[in-house]
Amino acid sequence: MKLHRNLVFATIDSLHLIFNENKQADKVLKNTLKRDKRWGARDRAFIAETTYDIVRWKRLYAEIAEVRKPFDRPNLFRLFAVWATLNGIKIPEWKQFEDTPTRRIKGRFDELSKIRKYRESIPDWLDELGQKELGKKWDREISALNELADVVLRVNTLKTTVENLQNELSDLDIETETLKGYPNALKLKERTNVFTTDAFKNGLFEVQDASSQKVAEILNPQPGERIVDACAGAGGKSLHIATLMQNKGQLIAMDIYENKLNELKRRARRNDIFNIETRVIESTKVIKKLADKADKVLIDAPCSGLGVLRRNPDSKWKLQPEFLDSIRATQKELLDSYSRMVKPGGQLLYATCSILPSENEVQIKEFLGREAGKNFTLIHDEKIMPSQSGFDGFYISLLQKKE
Ligand SMILES: C[S@@+](CC[C@H](N)C(=O)[O-])C[C@H]1O[C@@H](n2cnc3c(N)ncnc32)[C@H](O)[C@@H]1O
Repeated sequence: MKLHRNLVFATIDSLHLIFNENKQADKVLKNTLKRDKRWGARDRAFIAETTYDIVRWKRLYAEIAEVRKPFDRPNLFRLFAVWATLNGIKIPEWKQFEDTPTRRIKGRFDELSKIRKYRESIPDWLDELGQKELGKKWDREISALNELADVVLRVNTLKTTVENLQNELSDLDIETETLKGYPNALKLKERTNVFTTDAFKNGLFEVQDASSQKVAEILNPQPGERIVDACAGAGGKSLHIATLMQNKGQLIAMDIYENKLNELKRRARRNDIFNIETRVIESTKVIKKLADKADKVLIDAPCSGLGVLRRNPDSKWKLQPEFLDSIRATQKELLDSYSRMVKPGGQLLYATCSILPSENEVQIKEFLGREAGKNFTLIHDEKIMPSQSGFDGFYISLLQKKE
């Protein structure tokens, strides 16, 4: 592979914004990729994939290159040189790459790969936490979380079928495969930008990981029910739930952020979904009004996001241990407060995209032992581990409220 100067420079600029200006990787790349209209799909893929790779392996590469903060431009080029060397790419004779110690890079890689926190490129505190919570399992989970995520679509069955969408995409040379156990999912055989297709613009599918698709499947929404999605965000799961309700009944989608719910409404229109009503949680009144009124309540709780590190590798560097403490407290509060909306005989589904027991089964066990949880029993729970499923890490637990 020959390295092109403007693509490498665009990658370095993106890394500067992510590492030094604390900007989110996906937003930075969205802007960078707009920079030059002449870039084709391969150029864009190079910038996006290389940037994500260097974000993912930041600690390992920095250790190999013996680079410390601040990540100024010479240092970013050193990280880039490590990436290129380890990927077997010839280093060009540019002044930025003068004296790249290719052999030393390979030697340091072999040496550092023996130590998990370097090999998996994670901060010390995260390595210690994973070990403490998951024991021996941590090794394979953190390794799976460093792999590149597949792109999975959820077919909008209100507008098409799995087979029809598969054919429509195939006509555009986008090949997909069905996934056993995920009735509405199609996995891309090769990574490509599907957002520019008419099929996407016409609402025939959403991009949604297979594990995330399990949440609505387990909730098993029925037409005519009243369901509350209490942490709906931009509506990944709301759209799926409303689709399974076949637009019949009422889905109340809530969040504390209005802008996320506005995005949800936009997506619902694209999907031809009409039974979602959004409510911003401005005070506890919004919840109290619905006490004992919902057939089903979904708490897709804010969490560490450790199960989706493959998609958001920069959260390795942005997550802080103090945030984890506060998010666990929020999860506890949400369980106690939002469970009140479930009517007698109704169901509560608690989900996270974390693999840490302290955010998952421990939260549920403690909830069931508290006053707020005394009328609930656990009827099903799934810990979806990335190493086994090949998809995002998730926890899903379904609780039944007494009649
Ligand atoms: C895991 S995300 C939800 C993702 C969304 N359900 C989806 O499938 O696209 C958690 C959401 O909880 C919201 N949130 C945070 N604190 C909340 C609270 N106290 N009450 C309700 N929602 C909250 C966040 O804004 C975020 O959108």
